[in-house]
Amino acid sequence: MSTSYDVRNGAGVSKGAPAPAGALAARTRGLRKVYRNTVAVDQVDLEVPAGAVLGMLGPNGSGKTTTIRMLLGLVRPTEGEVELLGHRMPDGAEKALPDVGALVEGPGFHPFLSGRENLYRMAAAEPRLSSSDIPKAVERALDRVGLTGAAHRRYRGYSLGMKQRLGLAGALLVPRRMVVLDEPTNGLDPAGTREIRKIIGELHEDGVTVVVSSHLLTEVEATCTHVAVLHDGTVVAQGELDVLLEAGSSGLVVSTPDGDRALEALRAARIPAKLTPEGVRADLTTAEAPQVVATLVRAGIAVHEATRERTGLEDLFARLTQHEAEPGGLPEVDEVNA
Ligand SMILES: Nc1ncnc2c1ncn2[C@@H]1O[C@H](COP(=O)(O)OP(=O)(O)OP(=O)(O)O)[C@@H](O)[C@H]1O
Repeated sequence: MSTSYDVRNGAGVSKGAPAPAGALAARTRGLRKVYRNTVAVDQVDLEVPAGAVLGMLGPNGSGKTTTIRMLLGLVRPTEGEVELLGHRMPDGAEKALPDVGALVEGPGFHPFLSGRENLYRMAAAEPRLSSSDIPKAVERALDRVGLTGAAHRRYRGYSLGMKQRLGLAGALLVPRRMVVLDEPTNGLDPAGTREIRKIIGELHEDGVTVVVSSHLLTEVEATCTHVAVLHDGTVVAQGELDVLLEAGSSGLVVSTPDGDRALEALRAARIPAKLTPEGVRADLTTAEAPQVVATLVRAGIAVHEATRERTGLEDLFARLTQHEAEPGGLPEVDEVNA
């Protein structure tokens, strides 16, 4: 049977029935990888909710690529388990991988073939693609990553950004349930980075689960629904981005018509506070949010609204990945784990 795939919108696989709430597209348990004397990954329990765009963040050498490689069955764990789309890896690779598009370091492209010819070779190895569908799938994938104009040129002459685009085209040759991208914006110019962001957004709209590792915190903040922060081979925080950012915040902003009196009442209760354009900002490193509100109400001050200040991801990331965290500055992992 010949199946026609719409590469542009990923129809046919992920649309239609939404994943049940709480379903996981991938997960690891007690994952550990040791290279000679280097512990690359240690005790990683990663959970990738179905339909999420999960950003894997971490400093250089924190274990992102190794974790991604173990997820895809490219590296065998020293210890622990990996489940990808319901299949144990690496043994279930044959069943899981046709549904997974991946852009990982150093895809095996042939240097003397053109970008297009390389994609034809990749397409021929796709079990879900019949030979009559290959030309259409290749051209659509090239178009989607903006490589049509350079598709006739040899891979050897491609810039790093063009190589990344070709790798991404390979990942998007057929509709996927999951797409895994290791540093996809590496080598791309700002326009290329924006295109990747757009493609990730489209995949997400189509219900595809995306795992993306990145150093670019602003990119992750703009595109991801979930994050996992790695440090020294372990996951130091993971969960919904909004929940993490809220849990990592250290301020409560109170909207009140009586700012000066509010400030006075909080300071009298030894809660550090200051006036900001948004309202009175109470510091939560020494007091809990209910205590701030109770102090104000007891002083007869009208509290119209109290909102936790959102930390930027950059701020949260710095605190989670610093060795010497300031007292009270590091959110409890239990608190931030979803
Ligand atoms: N094949 C290997 N042989 C030996 N050591 C390795 C190998 N692959 C990774 N490592 C080591 O494991 C650790 C984690 O590396 P990994 O590439 O997973 O980190 P990363 O977070 O992806 O880093 P980056 O952001 O720099 O790509 C590093 O100390 C690295 O040197």
